Amino acid sequence: MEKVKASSAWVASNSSHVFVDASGLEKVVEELHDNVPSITWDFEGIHYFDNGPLTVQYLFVLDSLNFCFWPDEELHYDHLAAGLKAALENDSSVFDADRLKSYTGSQLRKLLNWSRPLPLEDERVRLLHEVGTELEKSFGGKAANLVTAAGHSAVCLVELVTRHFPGFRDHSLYKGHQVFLYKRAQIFVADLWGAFKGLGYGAFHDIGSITIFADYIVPAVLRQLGVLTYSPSLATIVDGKKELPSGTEEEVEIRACTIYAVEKLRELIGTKAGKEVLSIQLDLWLWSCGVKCPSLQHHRTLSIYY
Ligand SMILES: Nc1nc2c(c(CN[C@H]3C=C[C@H](O)[C@@H]3O)cn2[C@@H]2O[C@H](COP(=O)(O)O)[C@@H](O)[C@H]2O)c(=O)[nH]1
Repeated sequence: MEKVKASSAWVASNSSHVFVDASGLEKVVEELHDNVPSITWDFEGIHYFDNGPLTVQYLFVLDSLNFCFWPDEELHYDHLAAGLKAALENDSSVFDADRLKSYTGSQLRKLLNWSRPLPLEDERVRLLHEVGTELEKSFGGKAANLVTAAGHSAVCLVELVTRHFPGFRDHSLYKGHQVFLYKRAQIFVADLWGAFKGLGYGAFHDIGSITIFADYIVPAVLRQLGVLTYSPSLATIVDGKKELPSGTEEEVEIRACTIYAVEKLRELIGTKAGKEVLSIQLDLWLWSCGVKCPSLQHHRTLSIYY
């Protein structure tokens, strides 16, 4: 997404708390020896897949709720993915638009087999209602129709999702500039592409336009690799497990510099290895490294966006 890349680059060139380290980038490229480890989508074996429209509905609901697990130390992404999969296998109408419109917090908790309130539970429920209402209003209740409407363009699908569903409109104001991160809208495209292996609902002629997803794991991995460096005051906040408010310069710089750094990494590998590397592949490699390293210290922002 050009607007994501351009606005992230602007932040990186105006940042005061987070810096992209060129030597750190070089080191990573050296160690990769021109090839990015290819991690298969769903390497954990936790996602629902039936090669049809119900899989699209599952992925859209999944990515509508795919944010902010950290406040509950025992809650992780895989609980969401596996929980929604089990719910769907148990009742194939569970993600019908009219059902999504009316879920309560305790019903969502029950769906996920989670015994205590979910972080930002009322927001998660509000977002489900938003998805159900808009799918019903504009797409015949089916996320598959939303995907078809994008005509196999990743950029068009991100535009459609962010236009119709405010909960996906992941952007910030930074020093007066609008910065587009679009994490959940872009990861929805990537999940379709990964699940359907680039075919059918996952076929996008411009999949290379998708950037990495500015979540809270990848920045921490890049910092550990020496690609991102934080100012002493920001390092104290992150290493001290202090909350970092959404919309602060520090939070936006962490996310935007992450996107910018991986675009730089992609370009470096591309020229060195003489081949096109997808940000999606870099993302999956970096993210899978991060979730395997429980001691990783990530920033802690309460947000519905990531
Ligand atoms: N950048 C990036 N961020 C990702 C994912 C995924 C899952 N991708 C699936 C697709 C294929 C794979 O097989 C995965 O199963 C989740 N997240 C984010 O991580 C955080 C969850 O962390 P924790 O609290 O530890 O569970 C949270 O912000 C969540 O939104 C990704 O791929 N890339």
